[in-house]
Amino acid sequence: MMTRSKSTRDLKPYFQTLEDLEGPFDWTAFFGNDHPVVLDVGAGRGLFLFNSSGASPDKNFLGMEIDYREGRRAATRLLKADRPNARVLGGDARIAFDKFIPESSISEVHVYFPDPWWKKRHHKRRIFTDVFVERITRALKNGGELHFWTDVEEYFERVTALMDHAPQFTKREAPEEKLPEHDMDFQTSFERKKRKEGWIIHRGLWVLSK
Ligand SMILES: C[S@@+](CC[C@H](N)C(=O)[O-])C[C@H]1O[C@@H](n2cnc3c(N)ncnc32)[C@H](O)[C@@H]1O
Repeated sequence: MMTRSKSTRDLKPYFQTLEDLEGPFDWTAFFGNDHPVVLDVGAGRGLFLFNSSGASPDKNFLGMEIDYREGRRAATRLLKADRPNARVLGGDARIAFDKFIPESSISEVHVYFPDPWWKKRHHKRRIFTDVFVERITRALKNGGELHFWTDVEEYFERVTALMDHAPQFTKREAPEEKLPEHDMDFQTSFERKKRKEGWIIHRGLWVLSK
C-alpha cells in the first residue's frame, strides 16, 4: 500500500482541495453521472475508496482527508487504477459538510477509525460529536446509511449513545465479519493494522428515516 504520491496538479480530478472548489457541489457535474454518492470521512490512505470503488462501479465515492499528503497518496492509487468513480477531497470534512455537501444528497457516510483524541479534555476535537450527527442527518438522503468502525471501545460507546439519541436513525446489524482473502482485503488500512495487532473492531451501522 506504500505509494509515492504525485503533486496536486498532476492528480486532478482525483485529488482536489476545498480551496480549489466552490460549494455547494453539483454531484452530477462533479462525477459526470447521477449515481449514489458515498462519503469516506478521514479517508487516510484510501484503501476503502480503492476496494469499494472497484467493487461498486455504480456508486460514486468521495474521500475527505485533512492531511493532503495522505489524500494525495490515496488519489494516486485511484488514478493508477483508473477509478473515475472515486475522488479525494483535501480539507476539513466538517467544513465540507457545512459548505459543500447539499442537503439530502448522500447515500452513505463511512467513518473508519477516526482519531481517538485519547485525553478527556481533547474529546471535543473528535470528528464524531453531536454536531457531526446534525451534519450527517442533513447530508444523508432518506434511507441513507452511517457506517462507523473503531477499535476504541469508549469512542464506540459514545457514538452509540449519540446515535441512540438521534430519533431519525435506526440501528441495524453490521455486516457479518469475514476472514480476509488477501493481504489488502480489509475495510481500511487501520482495520488491517488493528486486526494484525489483535484488537477487537467495533462496527456500527445506522439507517436514516426522513
Ligand atoms: C486514524 S486515521 C484513519 C484513516 C482511515 N479511515 C483508516 O481507517 O485507515 C484518521 C484520519 O482522519 C483524518 N482526519 C482527521 N480529522 C479530519 C477532518 N476534520 N477532516 C478530514 N479528515 C480528517 C486524519 O488525517 C487521518 O488520515
